[in-house]
Amino acid sequence: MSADPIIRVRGLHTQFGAQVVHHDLDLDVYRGEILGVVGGSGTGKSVLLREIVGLTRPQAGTIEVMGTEMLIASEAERSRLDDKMGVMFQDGALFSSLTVRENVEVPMRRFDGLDPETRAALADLKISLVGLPYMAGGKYPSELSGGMRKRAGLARSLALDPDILFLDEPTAGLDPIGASAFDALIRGLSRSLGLTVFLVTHDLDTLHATCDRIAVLAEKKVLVTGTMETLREVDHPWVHDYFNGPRARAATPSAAAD
Ligand SMILES: Nc1ncnc2c1ncn2[C@@H]1O[C@H](COP(=O)(O)OP(=O)(O)OP(=O)(O)O)[C@@H](O)[C@H]1O
Repeated sequence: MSADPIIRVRGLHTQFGAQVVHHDLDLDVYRGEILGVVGGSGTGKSVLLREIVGLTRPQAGTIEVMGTEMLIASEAERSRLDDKMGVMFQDGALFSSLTVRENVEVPMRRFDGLDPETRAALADLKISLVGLPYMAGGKYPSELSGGMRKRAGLARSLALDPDILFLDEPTAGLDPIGASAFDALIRGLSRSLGLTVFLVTHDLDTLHATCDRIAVLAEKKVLVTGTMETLREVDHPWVHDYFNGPRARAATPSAAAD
């Protein structure tokens, strides 16, 4: 991890009608880190993710990604940065009529220079990178388990070798063993590929197992950032209850060893 922010958000204001979701929100994400983003339901975690990747436009503020101001960038600059950001939504958001291999090939289709054989070979490489067997490439999403579908979604988000990976609730719906395996995969990929990861989650086990730092959304902004240990000491009702509640205690490695 370096002290160079790869994402720099300042003064973000987001509003839907009369509902203010973010007000004067600031956030730095550092290159190579896995940042967990937590907060109560409806605090705007997914909206923040969507704003950084350019799917939702905030009313005010700046979002800099790899030194480019996204909200005023030209289409060419945006497109260059889109290739550097991989996004995995809940349940992989795969096209049901395409095989896993074809799904992984979708982002590659924008590049005319890739012939179909090379594209398929690159897709197979991504499929194996996320721990799926070779034969999974020929299957349709409906033929896979929930955990395998998530891995397939992850393979697609890695299709263009992004610098930053965005994950929205990646372990939601997985059994604890499947969720732990997915956590280990994210951590391993981040370390081996030097990926920066922006991870929205409610899962305390995931926070423990994968995150270098955690940002807490509350009161319409990033209220505090820190490690699991430092956040336990924060004097704020939601933060205190979340990081000191029975679920948090159960998720700490020392509790697991007891
Ligand atoms: N396109 C939209 N139009 C209107 N309201 C929206 C839109 N997108 C999000 N919202 C509202 O913004 C708020 C924040 O939504 P968001 O999905 O970011 O919450 P979240 O923190 O990810 O919640 P959860 O943990 O429950 O997934 C919610 O009240 C939601 O209803």
